[in-house]
Amino acid sequence: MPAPSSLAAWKSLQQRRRTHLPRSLRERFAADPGRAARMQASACGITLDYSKNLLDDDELVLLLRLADEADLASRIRAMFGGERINTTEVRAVLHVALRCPPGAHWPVGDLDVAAEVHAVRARMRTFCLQVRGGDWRGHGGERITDVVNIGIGGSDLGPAMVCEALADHAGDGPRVHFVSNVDGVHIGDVTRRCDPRSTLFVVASKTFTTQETLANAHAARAWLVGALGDEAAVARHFVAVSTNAAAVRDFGIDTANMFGFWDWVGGRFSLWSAIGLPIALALGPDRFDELLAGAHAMDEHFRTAPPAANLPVLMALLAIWNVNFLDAASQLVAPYHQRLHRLPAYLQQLDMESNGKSVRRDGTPVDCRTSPILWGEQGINGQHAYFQLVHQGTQLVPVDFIGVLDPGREDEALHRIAFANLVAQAEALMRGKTAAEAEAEMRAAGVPEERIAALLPHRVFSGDRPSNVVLLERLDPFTLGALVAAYEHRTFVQGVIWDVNSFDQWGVELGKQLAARVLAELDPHAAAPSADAHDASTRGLIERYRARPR
Ligand SMILES: O=P(O)(O)OC[C@H]1O[C@](O)(CO)[C@@H](O)[C@@H]1O
Repeated sequence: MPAPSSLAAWKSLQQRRRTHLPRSLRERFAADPGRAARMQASACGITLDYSKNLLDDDELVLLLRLADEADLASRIRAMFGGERINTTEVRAVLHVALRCPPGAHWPVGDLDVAAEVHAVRARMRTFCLQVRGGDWRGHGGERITDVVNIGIGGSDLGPAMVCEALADHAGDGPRVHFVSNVDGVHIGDVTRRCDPRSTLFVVASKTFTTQETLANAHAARAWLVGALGDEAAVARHFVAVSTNAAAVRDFGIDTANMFGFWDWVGGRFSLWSAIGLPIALALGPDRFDELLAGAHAMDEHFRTAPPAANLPVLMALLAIWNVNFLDAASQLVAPYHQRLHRLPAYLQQLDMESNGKSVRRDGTPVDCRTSPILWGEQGINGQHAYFQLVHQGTQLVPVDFIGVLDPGREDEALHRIAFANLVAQAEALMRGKTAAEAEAEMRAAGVPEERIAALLPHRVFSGDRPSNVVLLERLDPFTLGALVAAYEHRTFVQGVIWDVNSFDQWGVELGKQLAARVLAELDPHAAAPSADAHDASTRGLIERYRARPR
């Protein structure tokens, strides 16, 4: 595959950017009454309105051509067909197979991947029904009231985000807690709220070697055994989710209580696998199936819809336009729904661990910007914190506004306020405020004439700040599944255009290696690091910790 910037469509986009003096978005809307209706795509209960982006049909045609020149169609076929597209780890990338419907087959070589997926899903269903129905009980016979998922990264962010997003669908399931941080506070806060007699721990780790997860799992086991006074209690209070049966056994969890998955499921794409066990426990297996069905529906849309009407493809191409041609270094995600509060954190791993790369698949340096910095939180809070920069700062920050039409069980009047703010923010970013408008506004407000000129530059908004509006009909398992799958595919398409391997994460390894060494050196009873072991700053920090008052 040639470097992205050597593709003809890339060059045409650059050329267009240099030579074409675009009109303001206000003018474009005024001159083109069909713009809003045309610049929309819908699938699986989700509508993407991308009309407030700084592009016109001509750029869109070139972006679609770019996808074609990058051979997107065959790369999609390769992923769905189980080819080993994660070349550095020589693995297939088949999270899409995890959501295939009951009765489906997914042949990869001699194997029917779907059969394995469905076998694990059936075990998860039985277990969840046992726990939720009170048939799986604690060591002393108590019903399970609390589930604590211990995991980090992909073994935490997806299930935690989904459990929060769909909390209204939990029925009478157990309370589910998530522990990821290894600082002692996180596990301490959760165990203080739980009764060991009725608490079930899910130790979730693809590798079962992650330091933070194993340390927290050991702490949890010590807490449980200390309280119940019997090592045998572990059998009724600990289950594991992993690909590493040997390490699960070494930890002391019977592999009969382990739910497996496979090396072709990347951590950040794993919430659909047994890593979703806390979701199925919290919401029940039927709701988990609906989540998978929504993701599968989006997979089908992604696989079959023409690129110009393909929601994830459009989302990716718009991001490419903003990042590579308009020079946006970040992407703000602003969900206007409290329950989607953890979505930006989830998307951070999805996007930045996947595409935060600076070499192409063949190992040569990339010649363009890759993943932007994805950030954000619930939109209303963001408005009162960092939206100032988004409106008037010196950087272009494209926004994904995510809204939900149905207020669900909440007060419609309050829901309407939140929705009004979403609409208004997108409009304000697009329109801006001209000098004439700002002046008129100040006069109407009675600002003294002599102050108007001085205030004017502060009160003008440039506008032309791009955003997408991603509208969900409702926040239910199906639609959330579809939304998350759409973002997964967006990430994949961006990786295809940038020609990076979106499925490895070597960049997290160095810190892990150094942490193991530093941990040993922090022990005040161990020998101090030698003078040449670290740079002076690192050595100073280690010495400071060793010398701290105890
Ligand atoms: O599930 P595991 O193996 O504990 O890994 C947790 C996370 O750690 C990472 O490897 C990054 O450190 C992620 O990719 C992964 O989701």
